[in-house]
Amino acid sequence: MEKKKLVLIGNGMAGVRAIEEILKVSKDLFDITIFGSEPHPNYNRILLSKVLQGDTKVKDITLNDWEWYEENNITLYTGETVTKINPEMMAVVSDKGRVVPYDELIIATGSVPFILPLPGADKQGVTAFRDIKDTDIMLEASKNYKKAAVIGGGLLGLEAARGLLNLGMDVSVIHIAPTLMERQLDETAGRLLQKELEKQGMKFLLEAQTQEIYGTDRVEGLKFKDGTQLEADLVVMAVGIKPNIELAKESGIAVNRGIIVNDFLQTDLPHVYSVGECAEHNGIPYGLVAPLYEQAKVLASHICGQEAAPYQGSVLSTQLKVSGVEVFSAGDFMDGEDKKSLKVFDEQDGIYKKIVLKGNKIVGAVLFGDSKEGNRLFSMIKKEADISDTEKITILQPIGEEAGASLVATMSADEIICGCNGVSKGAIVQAIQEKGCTSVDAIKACTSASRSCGGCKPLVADVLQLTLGSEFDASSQKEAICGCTTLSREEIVDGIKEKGLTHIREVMNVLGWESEEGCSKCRPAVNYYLGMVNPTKYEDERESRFVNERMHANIQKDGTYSVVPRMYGGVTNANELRRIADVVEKYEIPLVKVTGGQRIDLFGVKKDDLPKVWQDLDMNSGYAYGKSLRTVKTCVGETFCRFGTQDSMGLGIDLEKKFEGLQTPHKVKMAVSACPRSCAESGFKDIGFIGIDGGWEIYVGGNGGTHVRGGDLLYKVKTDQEAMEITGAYLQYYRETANYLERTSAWIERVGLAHVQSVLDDKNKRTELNARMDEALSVYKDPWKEIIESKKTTKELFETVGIS
Ligand SMILES: Cc1cc2nc3c(=O)[nH]c(=O)nc-3n(C[C@H](O)[C@H](O)[C@H](O)COP(=O)(O)OP(=O)(O)OC[C@H]3O[C@@H](n4cnc5c(N)ncnc54)[C@H](O)[C@@H]3O)c2cc1C
Ligand SMILES: NC(=O)c1ccc[n+]([C@@H]2O[C@H](COP(=O)([O-])OP(=O)(O)OC[C@H]3O[C@@H](n4cnc5c(N)ncnc54)[C@H](O)[C@@H]3O)[C@@H](O)[C@H]2O)c1
Ligand code: SF4
Ligand code: FES
Repeated sequence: MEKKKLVLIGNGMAGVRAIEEILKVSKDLFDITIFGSEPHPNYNRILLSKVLQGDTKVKDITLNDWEWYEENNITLYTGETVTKINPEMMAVVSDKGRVVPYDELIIATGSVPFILPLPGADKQGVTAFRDIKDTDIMLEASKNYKKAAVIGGGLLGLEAARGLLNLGMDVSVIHIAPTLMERQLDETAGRLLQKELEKQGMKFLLEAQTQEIYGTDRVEGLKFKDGTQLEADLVVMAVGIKPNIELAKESGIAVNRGIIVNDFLQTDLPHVYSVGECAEHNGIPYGLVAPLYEQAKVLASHICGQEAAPYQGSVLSTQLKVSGVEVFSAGDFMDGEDKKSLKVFDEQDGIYKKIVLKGNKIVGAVLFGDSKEGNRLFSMIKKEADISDTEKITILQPIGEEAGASLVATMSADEIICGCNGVSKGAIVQAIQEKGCTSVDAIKACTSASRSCGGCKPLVADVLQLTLGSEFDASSQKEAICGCTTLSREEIVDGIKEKGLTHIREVMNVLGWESEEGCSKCRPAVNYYLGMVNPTKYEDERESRFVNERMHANIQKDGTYSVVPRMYGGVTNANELRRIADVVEKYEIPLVKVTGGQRIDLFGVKKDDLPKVWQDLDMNSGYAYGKSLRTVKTCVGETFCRFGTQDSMGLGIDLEKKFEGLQTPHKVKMAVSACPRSCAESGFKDIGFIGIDGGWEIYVGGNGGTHVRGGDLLYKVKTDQEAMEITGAYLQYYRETANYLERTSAWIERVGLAHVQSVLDDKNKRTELNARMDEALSVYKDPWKEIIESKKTTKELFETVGIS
């Protein structure tokens, strides 16, 4: 059966969740194309607050990496916005003029932040807080400026303010209402929250109406309606969001505040669905992921032709993601004429709890200071639980046996543990008992619990502990390498060694993988571990490598490749330069650039030209794409520099020639400088050498990327030969003990410098490590030459792998 064409507009949280749900039903129904305005793969927008607060990094919030799209045959156009939907042609048109037909279309364009139309709102230093770009603006501003003003004291504004405080800024929150988070909290909780945040260093201007943002080019401050002013050199607007409906509206789709959808997420245009913050169901556009994920599930069933229960709207619960503050709110939390409340207020400890009752049914709750009961109350609210037979106060304040018992122990199987993803205690217990999950990460992969805001992690861990009982060992809370298995790196490597496993499939079968095919996380990892354990026998499985490593070149955003030939130690000659120049002209290569690692990078090479380019270059691959030794950067050293005390180019070339092509858990960069001035930046490399009188200092674990880290002094050695010996042993130990994709900087922090030194101090161990290193190096062949020599590989690689 021919696949139907499915187009998704919006590569965000709700749209891609709908695609994940569709793929769970069947991978064979649709040819999927996704357009996303942002230049990133699908990421966890929720965690931007945590990025700003310094708890995580942008690179760690990806939900589905580039490989996921490729693996699921999804054509992805990032940095490309759909500007038109043509219902007659059943096609969408992008801002790049691309026309893509659809049989089914999903609009998931999310929201746009509301920007107050104030004079000066377009000045430099004024930003919203919605995406990675906004987060980068704030992170950057905090390096050069001191005073931040956040307009809006809702969830987003307060999370932004906490982040900016963490970044060392002086932060004022300007809020229009008399109390904070008035859309989620009653007055008492709002005031308690303000007090707590003031203790953390936040300042508040309540009932303040901003009139103008002043400054020349950059913002210098705010003027308020009452004539007062506030100095600020960064202004963050967090005053709510608007569903992003323009595209739908212009295409004639019925809209109100959002794109109007029915109970199956269909718009009024045939074959066009809408999901996420842009959609309006029964008059409500939602702004939290839990309802959007519920919608995604219904949409997926319907579009796949399955019988689906209709979406009937969602009850909401929220939690503020600010450490040290427990705030929870759910349902209809305001008491009034027909709603009465029950409250507990411990002023001394700053704990406030309230439930709102309509007759005998719980319809809402607010908790401050202690939100443990949040999930239980939320379940009761969702079920509209009748509490006529319960002693009311015990709902808020468990007493007797219940008070002492673990919270999860008292929860029933249908109670929700992960609000964002709607995962119940029963589903988690099932994952533990039936799928063998033994860690929070494994449960995340199996059930999605804790995959979004992460707030439920402690509860998931409690369920784990409760279910495993005496088998639970907190200290052995190993991390499974991915959701396809419950095994850790060590267990897999041990399994490979003990059982003599030789192929990825065999590893998966014998070690009991849950998913038959594995995934883009475990396959490259297992491929590496197999090669590391059996370097001479293992045949690398090309299909399990990331696309750049398969193609032996770096794929660029326009689908062309960049090519970096090897130049040992960054040293070249007229012959090589002449060949490079000829290749550039012959293949009309649009950009030639010198890299930070002292190499020449040829950008814009067409896929079909790659083998011919390599042939004509007649140089080895510089492995600029690989989890391997990348470059050894060198200064000119004693040969030319008057400060030089050592032959840095000589050692650099020797190192690069020896360790070229070595497969490592992550990329490895080296540098050799001939004196402490360190012109080759040896202090920020995986391994850096600094020439001193009578020898070398060897620094390790340095990193100049997103996690900047100065290297640690590992040893001082006297000769080049000793430097090579230590490097061999050190790199081999890293290869054998690091997790796949763990840089040396992270590895050395995990295992400890002293530990590594204690291993390398042992002469026998050093010799053994070097022997295994030599074995690994013995199988290296230059991949470009190998490909050129094999017509079959050239054909397979350059004719069968379709990358759009
Ligand atoms: C800092 C922050 C913290 C948050 N914290 C929480 C939280 O703790 N809990 C919670 O439940 N929710 C939270 N949210 C809200 C949550 O992130 C959103 O509800 C969710 O991301 C909405 O998903 P969506 O897919 O509808 O929209 P989005 O994730 O915004 O995705 C829409 C995507 O579509 C793209 N797009 C728009 N128009 C086009 C077009 N024409 N062509 C191509 N692409 C287009 C956009 O660029 C965007 O990438 C938070 C939001 C932010 C900003
Ligand atoms: N922890 C979480 O669940 C979380 C975190 C961040 C964002 N979000 C979601 O992201 C979206 C955006 O969050 P938000 O906080 O911007 O929206 P919001 O609508 O919840 O809050 C906006 C706040 O800004 C205030 N405001 C409005 N106009 C103002 C003005 N002129 N001056 C000062 N204050 C003004 C409002 O009184 C309101 O409290 C929401 O859907 C929210 O649910 C959720
Ligand atoms: S590191 Fe020292 S020896 Fe090398 S180029 Fe710089 S100053 Fe000269
Ligand atoms: S409650 Fe947000 S991830 Fe579970």
